[in-house]
Order: sequence, then structure tokens, then C-alpha cells
Amino acid sequence: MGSAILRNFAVNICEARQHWTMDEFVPKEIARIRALVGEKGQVIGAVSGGVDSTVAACLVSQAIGERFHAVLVDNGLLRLGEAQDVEKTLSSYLKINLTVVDASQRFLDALKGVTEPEEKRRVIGRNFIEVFQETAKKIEAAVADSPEEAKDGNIEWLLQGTLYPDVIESISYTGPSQTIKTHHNVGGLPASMHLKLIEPLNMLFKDEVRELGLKLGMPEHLVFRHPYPGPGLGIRITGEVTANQLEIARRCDKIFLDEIQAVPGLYRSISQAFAAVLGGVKAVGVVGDQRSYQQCVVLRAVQTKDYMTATACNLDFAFVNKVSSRITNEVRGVSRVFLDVTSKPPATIELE
Ligand SMILES: Nc1ncnc2c1ncn2[C@@H]1O[C@H](COP(=O)(O)OP(=O)(O)OP(=O)(O)O)[C@@H](O)[C@H]1O
Repeated sequence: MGSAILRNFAVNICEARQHWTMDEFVPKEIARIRALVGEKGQVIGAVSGGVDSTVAACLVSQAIGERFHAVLVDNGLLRLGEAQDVEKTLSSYLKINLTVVDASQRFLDALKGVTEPEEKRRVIGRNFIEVFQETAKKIEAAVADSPEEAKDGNIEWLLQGTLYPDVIESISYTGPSQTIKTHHNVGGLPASMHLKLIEPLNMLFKDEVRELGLKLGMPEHLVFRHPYPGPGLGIRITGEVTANQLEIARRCDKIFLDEIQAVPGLYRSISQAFAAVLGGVKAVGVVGDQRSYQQCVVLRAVQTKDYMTATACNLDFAFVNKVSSRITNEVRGVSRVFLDVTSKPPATIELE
């Protein structure tokens, strides 16, 4: 209804021409990136395997090929098999020049003893920046050593998957100046690395980014993937993050997501779903004829349009029961499974 009114106003009353199409956007944007970066310019970008950074990476890669360097940081907080899956899709399938850095032990060491949610985010963010900068230096050194003539430019550009809503949010109401939100600046990378920004998605909304992803040949499962937070499982385990808790979180999450995927249409009807570990909370259970005292896990599935507000999904009880049985039977160290039915607000989507 709302879009019909807007269309009528813009097209019928104001007689606006409808000449912007995704088919035209792709070649124009590729040409723009080529002209901007020049014949030898090198671009680097952090790619999480999420929709925004992957679509942006795909576009730049199609524009300048190997001169785009994607970096995936395996922070040890990714889901089961995720680093390998992202590597396979990006490198083998999408032919993106990708470096995967295994920094999982470094993040785990840095998170030792950290329990406060904001402090966890800071520790993860700081380490992410350090790892990214170290990797950028190594890539730059390798580029400089390369005998290929096309590879003798310095890395001067940073690719970011900023979308139009991020740009709108960052417009100052008090004056003409604009400040780009640090959200997509990955903790202030451009400022400290003196790189120029390329933001090819900054005029697009999320649904257009998805359409673009499909146009660029990205697989559907990636294009319609639920959002996954940068700090990953680090904020899906309350309290201290340990190797043991990570293992539990990974296995429970995999079971929940696999079961969701097995029900036709369910994954796409949910905006975000995950299993989280209630770190400090243990409960008594029975295993065989033995008493157990083990971890509690919570399942959360929400529906939202804009992620500013959200409601818990009305999951079928038999389905939830099946997930719960699989988790308690298959994942060592779990005695109970809870379902989080809280809306946002007052809760947030993630637990921390
Ligand atoms: N593990 C990671 N490795 C490399 N880059 C990452 C990683 N986690 C996050 N990033 C970078 O930080 C950006 C912001 O992360 P955030 O979790 O806010 O993602 P987002 O806004 O959902 O974007 P995306 O869909 O690309 O994940 C990502 O777009 C990506 O460039």
C-alpha cells in the first residue's frame, strides 16, 4: 500500500522516469571502479562471508580481478565449518582473491577472563584491527615482490560494504557536514591505515544488494543468509568465552540451523536464528541413570523488517522439541534447552 502511494506520487504525479535498473548498475559500477582505481591500483577489503561484504567483494573482483585482496579473519568465533565454507565459496566458486588468516588462538587468549559484554566486543574489535593491519602489510609486501607488471601498485584503497541506510543514519542534522558511521569502518580502519574508501553499495538498500548478489552469480544460500555479528559466538556465549563453550555453541547452532533448513520455507521466513550458551548457568539433568550437572543452551529465532524492533518467531512446538532432543542427545555438556521468546525491545536480538 505504502509503495503504491509512493509510486503514484513519483511516477504519475511527478512524472519521474524509471530508468534505474540493476542490469545497468552492474556494468556502470564496474566501469566506475576501474576508472577510480586506475590500471594498477590495489584494493583490500575485510570479507566476513556476510551478504554486504561478499557482494561488494564480488563487484570489485569482477572489476579489477587479482588486484582486489579479500581478507577473512578466522577469529575462532565463527560457526561450525564456516571459515572453510566461506573460503570455498569465495575462492573456488566466485574466484575472489582471498586470504584466510587463522587467528583463532590469538582471540581466545585475548578473551581469557573477559566477561563483560562491551569489553568482549572491544577486545574482539581491537584484535580484528591488529590482525587485519598485519595481513595488509604482508599482502602489500607480496604485491611489491611480485614479478607481474600489473601488480606493482601500492594498496591505496579499502573496500567497505556500507549500505544506503548506514549513510542516511550518518547524515548530520546540525549542519552540512557528513560523518560516515564507524559501523562499517570496521573499528576505524581507514583512519589508521590512510586508505581511500570504495563503497560501491552506498546507494543501495538491503533488498537491492541481494538482487545485485544474484546478478553477480552469488549462490542463493549466501545471498539470503541471516545476518551474523562480527564478534560472532563471542557474544552468543554469556560470560567468559572458553574453547569448551565454543564447541558447545557451535554444535548446538549447527543442529538448530540444520533443522530449520530442513523445513521448506522456514529459514527464509525467519530473520535471524541461533543457539546461545548461557555461560555461568548450569542445571541438573539425568544421563542414563547418572546425575549430571551441565550447561544450559537457549534457542532464539526472530522476525524483523529493520532489526530495530523484532518479535520472537512462533516456532512449532514439535519442531522445538525435536531440536531440543537432538541437542541434549548429541552435544556433550548440555543438560537443558530453553527457548527465548522475548521481543526487541526490551531485549536485543543477540544475548550480549
Ligand atoms: N571475521 C571477519 N573477517 C573479515 N572481515 C570481517 C569479519 N567480521 C566482520 N568483518 C568486516 O566487518 C564488517 C562489519 O561487520 P558486521 O558484523 O557489522 O557485518 P554486516 O554489517 O552484517 O556486513 P556483512 O554482511 O558483510 O557481514 C563486515 O562487512 C566485514 O567487512
